[in-house]
This record gives sequence, structure tokens and C-alpha cells, in this order.
Amino acid sequence: MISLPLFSLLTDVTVLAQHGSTDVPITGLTLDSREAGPGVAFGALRGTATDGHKFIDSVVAQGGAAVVCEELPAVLSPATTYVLVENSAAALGHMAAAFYGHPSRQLRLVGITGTNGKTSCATLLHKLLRELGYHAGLLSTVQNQIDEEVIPATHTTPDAIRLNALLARMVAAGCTHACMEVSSHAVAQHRVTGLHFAGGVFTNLTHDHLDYHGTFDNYLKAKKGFFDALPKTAFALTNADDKRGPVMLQNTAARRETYSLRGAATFRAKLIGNEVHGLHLEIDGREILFRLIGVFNAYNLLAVYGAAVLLGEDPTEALTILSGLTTAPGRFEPVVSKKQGITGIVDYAHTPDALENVLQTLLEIRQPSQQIITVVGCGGNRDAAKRPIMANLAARLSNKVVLTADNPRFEDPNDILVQMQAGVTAPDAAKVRTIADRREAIKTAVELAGAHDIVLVAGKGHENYQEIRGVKAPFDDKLILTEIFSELNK
Ligand SMILES: CC(=O)N[C@H]1[C@@H](OP(=O)(O)OP(=O)(O)OC[C@H]2O[C@@H](n3ccc(=O)[nH]c3=O)[C@H](O)[C@@H]2O)O[C@H](CO)[C@@H](O)[C@@H]1O[C@H](C)C(=O)N[C@@H](C)C(=O)N[C@H](CCC(=O)O)C(=O)O
Repeated sequence: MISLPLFSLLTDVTVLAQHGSTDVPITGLTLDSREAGPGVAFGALRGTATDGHKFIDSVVAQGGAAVVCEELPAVLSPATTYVLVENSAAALGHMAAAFYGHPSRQLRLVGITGTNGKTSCATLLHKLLRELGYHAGLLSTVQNQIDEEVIPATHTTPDAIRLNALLARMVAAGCTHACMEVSSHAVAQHRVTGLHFAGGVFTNLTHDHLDYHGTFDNYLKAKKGFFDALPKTAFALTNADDKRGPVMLQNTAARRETYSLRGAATFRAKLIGNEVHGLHLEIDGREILFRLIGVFNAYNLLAVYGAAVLLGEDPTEALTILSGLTTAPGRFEPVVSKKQGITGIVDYAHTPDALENVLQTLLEIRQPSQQIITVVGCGGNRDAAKRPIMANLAARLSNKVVLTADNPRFEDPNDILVQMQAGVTAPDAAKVRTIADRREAIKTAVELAGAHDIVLVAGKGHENYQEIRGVKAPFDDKLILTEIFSELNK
């Protein structure tokens, strides 16, 4: 069991005031009062739904050893140490890193941020490092991994305590490298504060999460905050073809590097072919055939290749391994019905940009006679502004569309569908139907498809549940598509 004096966790924290001894031994950290008890230090965070400061008294009543807060309670207990800081979340980031022995300093940690491509890049880089012979960890939306061991993920980027605990497990398992997704929520909530990165990668930035960040500018600043905090020993690798790529490199102390499919950059690729069986790229003068499909994956491959080279890996070896890799679960995953000749594609695309990318890719690689039938919904209690945009895109870029429910959460799926439909303009309206039941929607799409057509089921990708009114019921697009194909084959 870890037991460290409180003062040793505060080395990187600016303490404004303290009440009680910082010699007190700390055996655990928490940001949730319900987990507090003797030996535990509680960080009072100002959340989105409530203010953690409300729970300080209950932490004291439970025997909590210390409280880190931005505002002291009116009455202080002599049995608890209070540490006043400007930002509890940032302080907790530093404390969590110190509590677990700064595991990120013992790893070559690469953080990947951007609206789309984070999971694919993190997963591909992890696979590449493993194939190169390293012990490596992965923190992603789909799953966390220590070498082959899979640890379920609850967040894209876990909170600072869980994050450092996982990194410490990686170090204990002998990992030398780790790849992680860095979400904008994580940056804004200081989940990555206190981590030492060997490199940061930016993929792209488009409309998402405005429900949380309020404005696009705030969203951009959250992403940029990650690059601003990189140390000068790190590399900052950005997509030069994305409008916001250059912004990420401003004011960072890290070494600035770029990748591009269009112009001058540290890592350059030329698209030679983009077909159903894979991509044909020329990278740094070498022609390579990859198993991954679509221009968006050309960007992902280039980002991962760049990161590997910046980590000191041999370019030829990195490209040779990358050429054989496939993508992350739920990313452009094919489910083929041989009997009917229909190709199902399950993809996590749940943002306008990602949906457009997938549909553009399908338009590029399909045969002229193949129709595209898209099934898509939008999540409840999340960014409502994207709903009409996604329906509009689906209708414009598909031959037929079935709008359906995603994870409705606490919203009525029919209300979400009405908001989606509002984005469909007159000539496309005839292509669109709405079926709130997602299974029925997928079945209808398959019935609408003729031999050799493509059915795209977008939005949920690897998820194996559908979240309705706080309950996660089993639901797996890939499984359901497979079942529907075999039912029709009977
Ligand atoms: C909107 C959001 O980001 N919420 C995150 C946030 O919770 P919150 O601010 O809502 O917490 P709150 O309920 O207001 O409570 C405030 C504080 O009081 C504490 N509390 C609360 C009740 C109590 O009895 N005692 C107590 O101490 C809470 O532990 C918290 O520290 O801080 C929590 C602790 O870190 C997170 O678990 C929680 O993630 C929620 C579950 C979530 O769904 N987050 C999503 C939106 C998210 O973070 N997504 C990104 C990826 C996005 C993407 O790219 O797709 C991710 O990195 O996963």
C-alpha cells in the first residue's frame, strides 16, 4: 500500500494557505466524497452538475485525512488538514502524479488529441510499438491496455487519479511506452495536468462538444492547452492540412513538427490509390500499400508514422509494420453478407466531420452501381447543434437514409429525430425515413439494400450497449447487422 506524507504530494502545487499538518500520511486520493475515509485526501472540484466543496464536511465526518479546496469551509476540524489552492483539479493532477511516483516520467508517453482519429491513432501507435518489440500501454475510448491485458475504459481520458494509477501499473508491468487519447474535457478538467509527455499529436478540429465548451473558441483553447503545456523535450506533431493545425504549434515549448498530404511538412505523403482493399501511399519517397481504407486513415497512418519516427524508430521498419495493420474495433468495420452480396460497414462516426469522412470514403471507393444506405442517429443530452447537420450530410451523401436513435440517454428519441429531420432539405427528403428503434432501423436499411449495395451503420462503432434513461441495455451494431444478415439468409 502506498503511504506518503501530504507535503511530498504538494511539491508541484502552489499552496495559498494551509491549516493542519502536511506531515499527515496519505494512503489514497479521491475526488468523490463517497470514497473518502481515514488516510484519504479529498480534492473538492467545481463540477458541471454540482460543487465538490459541498461535500467537505461529510469527508471530515468520514475521517478524511486532508482536503484540497479552492474555498475553506467556515468551520475547520482539527482532525483534518486543509490545503487551499487556486485550482483543485490542477492540484489534484500534480498530487496524483506524485502519489503514483510520476509514472509518466518513466514512460515515453504520447498524447493524441483532435476531434476525430484519436482512437485510431492511439490504437495504431500502440500496435506498432508492440510489433516493434516494446512493452506498451494504451488508454483509449474503446479500451485501456497493458500489453495484451485489456482493462475496460469508462472515459476517453480517465480522471487524474485513475490515469496515474493505470500508468503506474504499466510501469510495474515493464512498459517503456504508452499511447493515450487526450480529450478536450480532460484538458479543461486538468485530468492530464502533472503528466510528462514525450510527444503530442493533433489530428483535426471540427464541430463537437459545444454543449460542454460553450463555444468553438473554448473548444479550440482546450485542445491547444494540451500543446501549450508540453515540455521542450517533447515533440508537437500537427496536421498541417487542418485549418487549426498551425494554431496548435503557437506558444508551445515542444519541438514543432508537421504532417501533410497536400504540401510542405516534416512528414509528407502522396495519395496514389484509395480502394476497397486499401490505401496506396507514397511516404517520404517510399511506395506502400496499406490495409486501411479511406483518406482519413491516410492521415491517421501519417500521424502515427511521424510519431514513431520522432520517438526514434526506424522509418522503413515503422512503415513496413504499419502497412499490415488494421484499424481499431468499430472503425470502418466491415460485416459482409456473402449470400446477399451486401457490405455492411459499422463506424463510430458520431460527429458531422467523421460522418462526412466515412461517406466521402464510401463514395470514392464504391462501384458506380453500388448504392449507399446510411443508418444514423444522434446522442441525447449532448451537443444538439450537430443533429440537423448530420442528417443533412447523411441525406446528401447517401442514396437512402434511415434516421434512428443513438444513445438517447434521458431525451425522447423522437424529439431528437425531429431535430435531425429539420436539417434535411427538399430534394433529399424523399430519401429519408425515420425509425426510432435502432434494430428495426438497421433491418429496414438491409431490406432497402439491393445486391452489392453498402449499408453504413454509423455513430456507435465499438459500443456494445444503448443507453436509455440511465440504463445501458446490450446493443452491438456489428452483432445486430450479422444477426439480420443471417435471419434474411434463412
Ligand atoms: C461533463 C463531464 O465531463 N463530467 C465529468 C466530471 O463530472 P462533473 O463535473 O459532472 O461532476 P459533478 O457531478 O458536477 O460533481 C462535481 C464533483 O463533486 C464530486 N461529488 C459529487 C457527488 C458526491 O456525492 N460527492 C462528490 O464528491 C464529484 O466526484 C465531482 O468531483 O468529472 C467526473 C470526474 O472526473 C467525470 O467522471 C465526469 O465525466 C462524465 C461521467 C462524462 O460523461 N464525461 C464525458 C462527457 C467525458 O469526459 N468525455 C470525454 C470524451 C469526449 C469525446 O471526445 O468524445 C472523456 O474524456 O471521456
